[in-house]
Amino acid sequence: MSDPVSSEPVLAVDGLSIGFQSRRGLLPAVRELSFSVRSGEMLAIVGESGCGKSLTALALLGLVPPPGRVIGGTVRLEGRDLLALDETALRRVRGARIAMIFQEPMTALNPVLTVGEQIMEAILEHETVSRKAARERTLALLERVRIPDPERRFAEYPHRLSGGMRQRVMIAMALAGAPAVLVADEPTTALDVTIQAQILSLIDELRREQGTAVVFITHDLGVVSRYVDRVLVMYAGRKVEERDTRDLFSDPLHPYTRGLIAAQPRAGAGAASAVRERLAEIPGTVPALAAMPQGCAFAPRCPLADARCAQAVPSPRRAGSGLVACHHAGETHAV
Ligand SMILES: Nc1ncnc2c1ncn2[C@@H]1O[C@H](COP(=O)(O)OP(=O)(O)OP(=O)(O)O)[C@@H](O)[C@H]1O
Repeated sequence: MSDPVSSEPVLAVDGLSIGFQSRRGLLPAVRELSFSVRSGEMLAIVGESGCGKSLTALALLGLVPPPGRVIGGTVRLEGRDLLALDETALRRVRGARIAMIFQEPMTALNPVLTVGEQIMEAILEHETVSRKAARERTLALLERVRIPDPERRFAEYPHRLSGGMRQRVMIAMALAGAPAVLVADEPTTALDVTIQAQILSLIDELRREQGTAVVFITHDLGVVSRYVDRVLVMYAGRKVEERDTRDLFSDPLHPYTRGLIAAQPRAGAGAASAVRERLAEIPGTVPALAAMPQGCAFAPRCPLADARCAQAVPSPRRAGSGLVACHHAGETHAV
């Protein structure tokens, strides 16, 4: 939004809706979601568990698992709508132009292949190069993601590596095709704080050096605040706020965003952080898909909710560097 040089987004999501067919009809899990990311930009999608972040991430690669399905919208990657591609065409794009890393690398890594073999496979899938060249590229990638002693690690099986090292291997695999967009779904959640920071700075470095656009999915706003350019806050399947990171933290407009920020453990709080988090927790829980309130989905948990909130879903409106969807957006400072 602030960089006029690369104004063309590499990834543009427009009106994305995802639902689950149930006996009671179609239950919408993601509704009318729109956002875009430019080369070299890092966008965080944040929200509590069940807000639709993972489904959104999967939809970006055409991987929404049944019984879920995309019921509307477009996902344009470098101008092409991925949702309109058939499975063969999609497979060609995945890995090559858009790649994903997950919270648990073991779900993506093959336990019976060595680390080196699987990165090589990823390279050979997207390019016609000799095995020797692929091997060299693999070693370079291992080095690129700061895996010490790449020659030795090449021959190692994934289960022999620590969580942080596995995550680096998955990033190396994701980078094998030099994708334009990297989708990272909670990639540091299972790691300890020091390793989390290392993985985040690695991703940050890669996007700066290679211009990769990054969509970072997380429930932990604090973890990403140092790295991301923009934050999209999701609640119950909808975007409730999207702002430049600095503005979001200095002047959050949606009561839900304010709640998420208040729930963040402070940097360096150490063992006390868990206690603080509990103290500042937003009361209540994300509504189940089958029990969505009629108006603003956050209303039952919101200190500002009134009759209007209970009746009508607030439409997103412009607010400084972004958007907010709240009937009381101008008044939230009182929260
Ligand atoms: N197979 C399914 N059948 C019905 N509902 C589902 C299914 N999978 C997910 N959902 C619902 O879709 C909604 C969004 O789920 P999603 O996993 O995207 O949320 P999330 O914000 O990523 O949460 P988490 O951080 O726990 O992954 C949730 O309400 C979830 O219960």
